[in-house]
Amino acid sequence: MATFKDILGYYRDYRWVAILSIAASSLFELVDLLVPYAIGQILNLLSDQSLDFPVEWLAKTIANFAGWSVTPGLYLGVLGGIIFLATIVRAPVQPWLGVWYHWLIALKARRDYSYKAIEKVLTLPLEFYDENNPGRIASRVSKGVSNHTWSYPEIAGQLIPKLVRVLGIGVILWWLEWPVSLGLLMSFGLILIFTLRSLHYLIQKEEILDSYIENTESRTSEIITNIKTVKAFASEARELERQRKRLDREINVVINRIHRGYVWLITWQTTFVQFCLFILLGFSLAITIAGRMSIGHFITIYTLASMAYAEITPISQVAEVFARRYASILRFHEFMDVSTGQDGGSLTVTATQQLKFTGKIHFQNVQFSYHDGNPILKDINLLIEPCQTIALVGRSGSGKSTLIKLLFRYFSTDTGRILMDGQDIQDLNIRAYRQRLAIVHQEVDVFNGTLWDNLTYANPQADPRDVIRACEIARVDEFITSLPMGYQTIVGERGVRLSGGQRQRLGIARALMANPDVLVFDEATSSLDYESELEIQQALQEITGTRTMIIIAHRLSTVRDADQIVVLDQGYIKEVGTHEFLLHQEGLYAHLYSIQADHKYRGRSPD
Ligand SMILES: Nc1ncnc2c1ncn2[C@@H]1O[C@H](COP(=O)(O)OP(=O)(O)OP(=O)(O)O)[C@@H](O)[C@H]1O
Repeated sequence: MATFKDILGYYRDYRWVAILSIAASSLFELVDLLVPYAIGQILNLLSDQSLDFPVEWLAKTIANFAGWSVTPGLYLGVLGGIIFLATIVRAPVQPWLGVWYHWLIALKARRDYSYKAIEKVLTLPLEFYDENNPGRIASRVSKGVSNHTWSYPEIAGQLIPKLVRVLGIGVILWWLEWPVSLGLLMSFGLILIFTLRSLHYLIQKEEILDSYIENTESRTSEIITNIKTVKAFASEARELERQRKRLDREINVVINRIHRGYVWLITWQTTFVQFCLFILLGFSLAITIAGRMSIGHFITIYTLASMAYAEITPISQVAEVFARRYASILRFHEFMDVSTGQDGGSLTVTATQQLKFTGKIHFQNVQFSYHDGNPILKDINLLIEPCQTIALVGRSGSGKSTLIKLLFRYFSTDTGRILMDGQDIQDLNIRAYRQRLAIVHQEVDVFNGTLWDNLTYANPQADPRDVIRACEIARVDEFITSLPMGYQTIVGERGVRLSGGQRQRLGIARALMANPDVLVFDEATSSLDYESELEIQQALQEITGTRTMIIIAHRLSTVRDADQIVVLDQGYIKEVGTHEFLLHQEGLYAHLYSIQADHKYRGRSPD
């Protein structure tokens, strides 16, 4: 659970500059108070009333030092000088010691944390992405960072200095007429308690609103991602209605709880402030008329008290805006606090270690569950010899992809271990280890950029001849060269659309480019027509036996030639052997194969 401490921690690297710039801004707020004080003393001078000791002392010290005599003109000069210093001299200095540093800190911290957030996005375990959609994550990060950025200058440059100013006014008033100061401070205390209580309530409502907004935005992003499905099922109206309900729920909280709450707060504050000022005016007027206070002090006290009360609105506005942002800022820190787990080590740019494997993989007594108490893989013992081709088959949900996720160290085993060339993969440098593996998924991700960029994703410095060779093996070279821009064709978000089969061939070529020791095909040829699939299989014969290959396949006809076929069922390895051996066993494999052959015989797809 994130706390206010995390928010402070956001600026930790700049704490000394922050302390100094906040102190400078606060000092300027105090310097400002010299003006009404000096004007009050000028009034006393003009109406022949006595001046305060500090003014007398200052004028006499200057007179002694310069060898002048103390005259009303000197007093006027001293007071004018104070006003000159507090206004004209201060004006050009204040922005550079205040605004400059407040924004500098906010902007630098934004850069730091945007970087850290990207780091987080890259290192979070896959599990996190199974549970949170991209829209939710992106909105959490961008809102959190931008709210931090806007809040800092407001708090450092306004809220804190203005609170210091109010305290300064309290001190001056105490010195001039302590009962007025006491009244002022008590009324401020009352306003503060009431405001904090209201804000506490409003923050809770803001948190609810924030989660509502996040849900709406996340659904909108899902609609965009899954727009084809939405349209195919003609669900536009239903989606719109669902989002309308969500937006209504948000506006209900915003208007009836939050907005109304803030307006009530402002109403109460302004009425109370005007009431206090009126009482103060009556009180100070009474003691001035009674001759217990000079006109100059009367003016100073009333002006200072008005200045203090005038700060209530900006102070509560800043506090209010911060309260509105508080929930989303905390949610950002909760995101930043999510544990990165095993993935964390893969961010070093220069490889600290280069690995090379023969591709011997040994799963030893592996058990794994995504959630406690529900093992997905049980008692997995499997030895894959270097450069063997292994097929993982079995019913949907039997755990084939999960086994591969463990091999890639996306998750750690609950018990047992996985050895690569005899070394426990948990002990290997994650980046160096993963660089020796490659996978082609059923859905191939294409980045916005040229085909060349996509092909050399794993190795941007690749030899062009290797790229072309990989494309030939994956049977994607003809398609690429037929494009007007060839390998420089832009694909992805703003480029040429690729068909499912073309994407898969591109994915295969990209994986080959990584020149891995272990190559995994996760349903990689399932989008291809039979002819293309056969062509790729024949082409892959070229690399068969040069590295370990693991093929997850539903079409059993595609893995007949594998050195070992591993049949998974409900998380257990049910059978292992060659195609012929397993057919003779007449077990699950033979059963699945006969079903598919039967479908084929009837002229249907053997999937
Ligand atoms: N991230 C996850 N969190 C929780 N359970 C999961 C997760 N991913 C998969 N599972 C569950 O683990 C089981 C095995 O899934 P897995 O994807 O490994 O099966 P599979 O054999 O590859 O299936 P298919 O052939 O349909 O792709 C399934 O019951 C699935 O619901």
